[in-house]
Amino acid sequence: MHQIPTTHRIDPSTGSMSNATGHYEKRLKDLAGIYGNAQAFEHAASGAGDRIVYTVHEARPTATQGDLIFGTTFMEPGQIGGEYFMTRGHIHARANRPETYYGESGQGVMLLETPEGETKIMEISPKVLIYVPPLWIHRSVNTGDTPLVMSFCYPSDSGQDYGVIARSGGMAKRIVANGDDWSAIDNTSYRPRDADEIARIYSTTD
Ligand SMILES: O=P(O)(O)OC[C@H]1O[C@H](O)[C@H](O)[C@@H](O)[C@@H]1O
Ligand SMILES: [Fe+2]
Repeated sequence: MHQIPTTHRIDPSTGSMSNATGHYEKRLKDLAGIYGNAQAFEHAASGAGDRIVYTVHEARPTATQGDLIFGTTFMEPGQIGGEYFMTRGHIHARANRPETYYGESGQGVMLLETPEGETKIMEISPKVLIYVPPLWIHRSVNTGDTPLVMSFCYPSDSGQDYGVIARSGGMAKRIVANGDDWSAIDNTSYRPRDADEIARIYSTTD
């Protein structure tokens, strides 16, 4: 009847987590369409499409509503046409489910966007915890020159909707290299969500 409590040791440098129940890798060739410079992406992917960009280790104790999914993301440093390596990004399929991220090693930013198109950009580094409230689209970006490792936790019934970013032509901002620092620029392909799309997102909440 009761589940058994578990302990998980996280290695801040590799993102490995003991007693994980699964892991997956995203390779350059899996990430077509997320970068502004399609030609730079094709060039990089044709040479090194199998290169792993990020690895997720996770534990999913049960799928029961009210349970949690937690784990780590390890993301390599790199750029495509001046734009930093990043996750695909998503809103939760049940869009009012929140998430936390905790910096383990490296430097990065969380790029956050509401359905209506407001942007927030939060820096993450070791010992910094970021709370992603319900209804925010989220993507992590490695702005450093070392791996970015973060641990995360979110409700087990959240799910991920990746199409929300594709349908708007990406997120409103892109995180690009600017000398030794990062900066946010407008994504010229971005199309703000219309009222139907916004209503669809809100209709997933309960
Ligand atoms: O799912 P992506 O947008 O590719 O991001 C990869 C992963 O990043 C974080 O670790 C999140 O907590 C995961 O839920 C997410 O799946
Ligand atoms: Fe998420």
